[in-house]
This record gives sequence, structure tokens and C-alpha cells, in this order.
Amino acid sequence: MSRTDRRSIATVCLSGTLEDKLTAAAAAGFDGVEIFDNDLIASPESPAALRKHCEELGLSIELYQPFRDFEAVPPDVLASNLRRAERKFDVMEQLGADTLLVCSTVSPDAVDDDDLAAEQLHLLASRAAERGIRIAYEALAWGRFVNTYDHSWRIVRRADHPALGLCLDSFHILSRGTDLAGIRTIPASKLFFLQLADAPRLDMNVLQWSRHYRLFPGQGSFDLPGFLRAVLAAGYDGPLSLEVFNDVFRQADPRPAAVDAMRSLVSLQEAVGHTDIPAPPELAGHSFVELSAAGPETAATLAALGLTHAGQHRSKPVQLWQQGNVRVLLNSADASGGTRIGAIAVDSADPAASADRAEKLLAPKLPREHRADEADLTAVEAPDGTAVFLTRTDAWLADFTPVDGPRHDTGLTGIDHVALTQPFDHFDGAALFYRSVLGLRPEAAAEFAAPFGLVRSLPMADPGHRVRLALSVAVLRRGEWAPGVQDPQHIALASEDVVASAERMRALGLRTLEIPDNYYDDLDARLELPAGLLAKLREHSILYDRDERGEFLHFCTPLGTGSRVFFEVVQRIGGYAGYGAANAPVRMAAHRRARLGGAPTS
Ligand SMILES: O=C(O)c1ccc(O)c(O)c1
Ligand SMILES: [Mg+2]
Repeated sequence: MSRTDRRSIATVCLSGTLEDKLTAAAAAGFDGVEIFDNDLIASPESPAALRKHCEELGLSIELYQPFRDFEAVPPDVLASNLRRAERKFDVMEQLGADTLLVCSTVSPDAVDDDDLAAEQLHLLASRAAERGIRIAYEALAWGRFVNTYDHSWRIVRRADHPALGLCLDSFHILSRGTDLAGIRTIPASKLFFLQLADAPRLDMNVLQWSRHYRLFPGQGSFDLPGFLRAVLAAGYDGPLSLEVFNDVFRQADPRPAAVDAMRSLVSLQEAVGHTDIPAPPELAGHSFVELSAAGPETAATLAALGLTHAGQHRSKPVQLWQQGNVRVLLNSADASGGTRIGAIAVDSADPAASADRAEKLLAPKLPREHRADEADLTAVEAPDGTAVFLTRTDAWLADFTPVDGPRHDTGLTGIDHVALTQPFDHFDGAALFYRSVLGLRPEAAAEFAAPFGLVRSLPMADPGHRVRLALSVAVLRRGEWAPGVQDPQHIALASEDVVASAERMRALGLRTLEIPDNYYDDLDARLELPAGLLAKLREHSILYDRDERGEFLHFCTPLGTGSRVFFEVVQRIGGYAGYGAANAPVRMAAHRRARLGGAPTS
């Protein structure tokens, strides 16, 4: 293993005690850790015992961090800072850690004097060298005088001590938009450590941004592959280490969080050509969606949408409902917990490669019971518990005995998208999962004010736009107040003519979700739709949206009794690429009203 194949994670990324964090990091397959000073201080284990503990877990201690506010201070403060450093060197000696992170000062005692900073860091490095320790100097983006990597490099160069080098942290560099070209001019021997973190683009104070919103690579908006390429091109050969401060991760179970972290790192290594995992195979579409705990009410809704009960599974209580390329499985095996989307299936050009890729990206494989004569389908578990089948459509259809149900044509052409509301703690992990494992690409994220709080939505699609998912999550952890309509999920069925579909489905007895008149008055005010079209939309409770490229018409069914699931029928006209997010607040209010039968409270 070359050194840059070593994967490390800072203990500060994970929730819990130091023991919880180390166990989670080791279980996720990390080779090493950065130990955060505060985590060690709060641990009952002596540094020597910790060293042994890490050895037993197969974790090397790559860095001890952070040492703060050392440089460019008056003589009396320097004396005290050196004493403080020596005590930390004692800890490191027992720990068996050889690199100390020193971050650029934010102290009011410090002065703006690069020569003084260099001289004092030289002194610190020579003391460290006597103990076999190296100092990695990191420019915090909010450092009082030193807040860019090029400035930290000027000081390290001036200090000129072999035990003094740099720690580059992608957050501090990318958050400030510093030009990366200068990284290649730093000698590899001076690149002591590399910390990797992504973040969403936010217009806010950089310290707050860093301490609360960092994300694992690939979960945010920074160009981590571009950054890593620049550092590797400079000859960096140390470990790749994640350092993410994030309010949600800090309170989430560290075991799945560590797996997410590892998945992000493997995915980043793939982006720079440092792993050999199979590329995501081409996807031809949604093969099926399976509803768990589905009963007669769901079957009646499917019948009114014009789907046919076309097959019965040969060994399981699973019905196949179908119209053209729309295939919905109703599984009545598990009647508890209410109707929900239990599985989605994507039609992969190479299911074996899809499964191999999923495994290398640490997707948990779901055990499948199947008879010898039934298809052996690979399914992996997404962070929200949804099973994701990687399959070819014709491989599993044979497991169903044909049923001769009544056939209708309501103009449905396929599954347009599946919308999955995510548990609050799993949103960023889920986005990374679907992006990396299936090779979906995030599209325009949106945030809207829904009746029960702000909602963030993130649509994703394969490059051919044949498999589309819409993830969403409450922006803040949700309280109890969202009666009866928590976390809905939906299956959007594509129609070539949504008005004609609505008419035919009405004839089959479909009840659609009623949209208030105020909505149509507003549509008229905003968009000046032709009167005939507006009347049709109003008549069938069809929602409408448009962008520069086209139009989107869609209507929904109410939520079934005890069900999280509703259906949507959608028509895309022209190049409309969205998901009608502008209409989501109206739709959510309508679902609440439909469920409560108009009663103001429940
Ligand atoms: O927020 C901080 O204080 C802090 C500490 C150590 C780091 O490596 C860092 O990037 C930030
Ligand atoms: Mg850092």
C-alpha cells in the first residue's frame, strides 16, 4: 500500500466517546485516525493504553491535533506556550504519535510579524525534533494574521526547519477560493499532512461555516477531486484524512457515519484514478418499485390508475401490477408499520458490475431468500433502509405467474421518478450513497417553505435521465407537529398526456388530490395560461410548472390509510428538467387536508 492509499479520519468527525469513535472508524475499514485533543482529555484511558487500544483495532495514529495559538507572541507568552507544547509532546510520546497539528494563531497576544512567527515556529520544531516529533502548520481560514496556505508556506519556508512542514486542509483553502496553482510549488518534503472536507456553498462567516457545516467529500459543493489532484501532483505521499465538523454527524450514530465517511473517501479516490472499482454501468430505467405492507386499498388505487394485476410471485405474497413499463410490486408479507416504499430496482446494463461496485463502496448487501429456480437478485440497503435492487428487468419477471387481469390504457409510459423523504440524520449520507453506488448525479437542489417546516430537496438522475430519484429532508429536525403526513414518499408515473390520463383514470374511479381554487387564480396571475388549459388544470386538480426549457403538469392521489405513499402522474413537455418543487407546499397542504377530511386539527 502506498502511503496515499492510507485512509484516515479525525475523531472529531464522529459522535460519542473516543472509544465509540475508534471502534466505528476501525469497523468501517480506516487505517488510521487523527486524535482530537479534547477527545483524549475526556477519555479515561491513559495515552499509553490508547496507543495499545488503537494497535489492537489496527488503527495508526496519524496526527495529534490541534495545538493552538502558539506563534508570534511576546517572550513571556512564548515561554508558557513552549511549556504547554512540551506537555503535549509527553502525551504524543506515550501515544506513539509523531505529528502535531499547529493551527495559525487567533490569539489577541499575537502580533502581525512573519519573521517572529517563523523564528518561534523554528524553535518549536527544534524542540519537537528532539522528541522525534514533527510540526504540521495549518492556516485556519479565520487565522488572525495567517489565513491562506500560501502565507503559511512563506512562514514555514522562512523558518526552515526539517521538522516543520504544512498541513493543507481543503476546507480552509476552498472556502476562501484561493488559487490552487501555488500548491505545486511546495516541495513534497514540506507537505506533512492533508485534511479533506467538503462543504455546501453558504454565504456566511467562515468559522461558523467550518465548525457546523462541513461535509464528507462529494456531499457538498467544493471541487475535492481538483484539490486532491493538485496536492498529489505536488508529490504529497501521506495519508488521506477526513476532518469534518458537522452538527448532524456529531449527534448521529458513529457506525453508519464512519461507513459514509469511508464511502466518500473511496469515491474521491475513484475520481482521481486511485482505486479500481468498476465504473457505474449504464442504467435503462426503473425496473420496479416495491411497496411493503400493501393491502387492498393500494391495489384499488393502482387499478384506478389503470395498472393491471399482471402477475403473482411463485413463492411470496407479492403481486405484480403493470402498465407498459410501469411495474409496481405489492408485498403483503409484512403488514406492520404502514405502507411504504420497501424497494426500488434499477435496470442495469451489467448487474454483476453494479453489485461489485456497490460492495466496493461498502453498500450493505441484503440477504435474499429465493428458491433455486428463482432469479438471484442483488439488493443493497440504502441509508434510509430502502432496498435497492441492481437487476435486469427480464431476469426477475419470470418469477411471476401471469394473472389475467382487466387491461386498461391510461397513457402511462414508465416510472418518471421515485421520491424518498429521508430521515433527518441520513440525508447527506443518502445523497452520497445514491450518487456513488448508482452513479446518479445531483441536480438543482431546492429549499421551500412547506406547511410543516422548511424542506430541502435534491433530485438526482443518471446521465441518461432514465433513473430519477428525488430526495428530500426537513431542514431542521422536525417536531411532533405534522399530524398524519410525516415523511411521505411517492412514485411518479410518466404520462404522454396528463389531461387525457386524468380523464381516463376518473372513469376508472380514481380519486385525485383536490387542489384549491386559490392556486389556479395565482397560476393565472403569474403565468397567463390559455383559458382552456387553465380550466382543464382546475377541473382535474392538475398542478403546473414551467422553466426556460419546458413545462410540467402533474397531479397526485391522496395518501392511503396508514400509508406513507401516494402516486403522482406527470407529463414533461419540452426539456423541463425539474420535479415541480414550486408546487410542493400546495400539494403538502392538500395532503394534510385530505387526510383529516377538512378538520382544522387532529
Ligand atoms: O475549527 C478549528 O478550531 C479547527 C481545528 C483544527 C483544524 O484542523 C481545523 O481545520 C479547524
Ligand atoms: Mg483542519
